[in-house]
Amino acid sequence: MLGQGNGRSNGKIILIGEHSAVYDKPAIVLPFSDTQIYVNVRQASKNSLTSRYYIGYLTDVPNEMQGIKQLTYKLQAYLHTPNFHLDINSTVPVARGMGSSAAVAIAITRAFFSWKEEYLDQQTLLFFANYAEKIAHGNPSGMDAAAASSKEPIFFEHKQFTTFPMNIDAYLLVADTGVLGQTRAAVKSVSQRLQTFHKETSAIIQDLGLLTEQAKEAIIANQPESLGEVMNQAQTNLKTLTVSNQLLDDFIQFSLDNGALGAKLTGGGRGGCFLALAKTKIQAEQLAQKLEERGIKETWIQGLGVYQYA
Ligand SMILES: Nc1ncnc2c1ncn2[C@@H]1O[C@H](COP(=O)(O)OP(=O)(O)O)[C@@H](O)[C@H]1O
Ligand SMILES: C[C@@](O)(CCOP(=O)(O)O)CC(=O)O
Repeated sequence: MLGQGNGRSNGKIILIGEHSAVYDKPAIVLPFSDTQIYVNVRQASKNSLTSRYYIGYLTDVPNEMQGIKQLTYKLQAYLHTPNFHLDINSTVPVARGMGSSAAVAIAITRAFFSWKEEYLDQQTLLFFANYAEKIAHGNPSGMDAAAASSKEPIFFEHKQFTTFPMNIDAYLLVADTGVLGQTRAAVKSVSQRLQTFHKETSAIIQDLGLLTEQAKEAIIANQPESLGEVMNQAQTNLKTLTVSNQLLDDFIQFSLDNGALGAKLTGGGRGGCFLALAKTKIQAEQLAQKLEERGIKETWIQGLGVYQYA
C-alpha cells in the first residue's frame, strides 16, 4: 500500500495582458499567496474526489470538471498509480479570474508525483497543468499555469516567462464581485470578433501587448501614476473586446471616483475580480471599505513593491 501524496499551489493575479496573451502578446502575472490550494492523494477502491465544490466518484463529475478528471487519469496512467481518493482544500475563489483551474491542476500534479516519490521538473509540471487547462479553457495562453508554478511575479511572453524587479511603491486592491467569471465564453467571443472585425480587433490586441510593455517600464521606473493610466487604457480595450460587464464597469468607475490611480478587470472577465491601484496601503484599505459597503464580496490588498512571494 502506497502512503499519501501532497501538493500545494496558489492563485494568481493578472496585472495586465489577459486575452491578448492568447494571441502571443506579453502579460504580467503575480502569484497570489493570499489564496492557496492544498491537495492530498491516497489509495482508494475507486477514483474519487472531495472538494468544497464536489464530493463523489470521478466517473460522475460535472462537465466543468472534465479538466481535472482527465488530468488525474493521465497522471494515473503516467505514474502507474492504483485507484485514488483526492482531497482538495482551496481558498482560491473558483471562476473569478484568479486562475483556480490552473492552480488546482498544479497542486494535483505535485500531489501525484509526491505520492509516487517521483522527481517533478518544471517542464513536466507545466505540461500536465496545461493539459488540464486546454480541456477547461479551450485555448489557454499557458500564463495561469506558469504563474501558479512561480514564486515570483512573471513577464509571460511566447510561452516562456522571465522575472523582473518589482520596484514600484504601490498597492493593488483585488476585489471579488462575487459573480462567476466566464473565461471560456469570453476567450471564444474574442476569437469570433477577430474573425468578424479582424482589423479593429487585432489592433486592440496589439495595443494591449504594448500596454503590457509600458506597465513593465512603469513598474521598473517606480511610476505608480503611469501604471494606473496604463491599467485604465487596458480596461478601455477590454471593454471594446466585450469581456467586461456592467457590474465590473460600475465598480471600476467607482474605484476611480474614489481615488484609485487605475482600475481594470483581471482574468477572463464578464464577472469575477477587478484590480484597483492605490499609492498607499491606507488608501487601498479605505477604498476596500467603501467597495465592501457597496456590495463587493471580498477584497485583498497586495503590496506590489514589497511583494510577499508565494
Ligand atoms: N477547489 C476546487 N475544487 C475542485 N475543482 C476546482 C477547484 N478550483 C477550481 N476547480 C476547477 O477549475 C474550474 C474553474 O476554473 P475557471 O472557470 O477556469 O476559473 P478561473 O477563471 O479561476 O481559472 C472548475 O470548474 C473546476 O474544474
Ligand atoms: C483570458 C485569459 O488570458 C486569462 C484567463 O484567466 P482566468 O482563467 O480567468 O483566471 C486566458 C488565457 O490566458 O488562457
